[in-house]
Amino acid sequence: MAPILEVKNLRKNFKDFSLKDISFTLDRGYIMGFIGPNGAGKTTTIKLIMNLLKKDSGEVKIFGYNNDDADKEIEIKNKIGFVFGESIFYEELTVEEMKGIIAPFYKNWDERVFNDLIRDFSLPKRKKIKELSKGMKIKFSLAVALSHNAELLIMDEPISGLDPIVRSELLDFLSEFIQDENKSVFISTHITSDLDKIADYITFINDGSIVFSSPKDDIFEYYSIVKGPKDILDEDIKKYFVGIRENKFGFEGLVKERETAKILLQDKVIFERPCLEDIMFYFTRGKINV
Ligand SMILES: Nc1ncnc2c1ncn2[C@@H]1O[C@H](COP(=O)(O)OP(=O)(O)OP(=O)(O)O)[C@@H](O)[C@H]1O
Repeated sequence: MAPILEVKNLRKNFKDFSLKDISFTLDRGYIMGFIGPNGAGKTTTIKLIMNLLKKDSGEVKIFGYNNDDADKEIEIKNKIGFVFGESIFYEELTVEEMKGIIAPFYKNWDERVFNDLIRDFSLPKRKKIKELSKGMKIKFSLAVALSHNAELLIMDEPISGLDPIVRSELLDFLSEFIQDENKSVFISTHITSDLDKIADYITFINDGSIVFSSPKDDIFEYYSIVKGPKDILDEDIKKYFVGIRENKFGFEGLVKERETAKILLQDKVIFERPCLEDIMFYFTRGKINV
């Protein structure tokens, strides 16, 4: 079966920024976290996937179809639940009125699921969109995205405006969602600790290029935090590091090829499991000392 989402050599040039021929693949039944620092190109990528922005070159396939295939557009949109950080609704309409406009566009709209979600999220149906808080707007987007039996959820920064309880409920929901092995989630977020818990794959983008797109467990096997005394850091040793931070007592760094580094340094340093935040930090900020 074709991957649910396939991005190949995708390029977009802005005046001061380029998305540089990025590629990654998401199969059915998995959650892929999309991480990267501010301005790395996450929203641009998601807009290109959703065909909200015109690519310069490359290919995006969703459910095996080109995302700009006009004949397949309705079918593709029907099977995607899209949650965008910014509100994409008419601000002057109420929740109920907005739903009335959106629902007919979806072949599989499920009013019962929508009403259950609105109730669970405590959303006031008669309030105008512009009167909703940021978190409430995200919850409304989520309710819409989850009410038409979507197979692929594409979410741009859905988590950061949510309170901890709703955030945790959303994470549980996403884990449950992919129990149906036909479904997948592509989610960008700055809260990498949430992805530590739920993601199967991580795609890391930095300055418009993909650093890696791999199973999460492989990433934690491959990279390791190393702590030790500064005097062991010669040029040969430094080659194994993605980044190093020195302090009064010694150094801390991120190594790739953990097993090789272990053979090289085993008695002299401590190895610790990194989290995604560590990996992002050393790739984007910690390179200074290498
Ligand atoms: N329409 C546009 N015209 C020109 N430049 C743009 C446009 N949209 C985005 N950019 C630039 O592209 C770069 C990537 O932006 P993008 O929003 O994709 O990053 P991001 O990874 O989503 O960042 P954040 O985490 O801050 O949301 C930025 O430098 C941004 O200024």
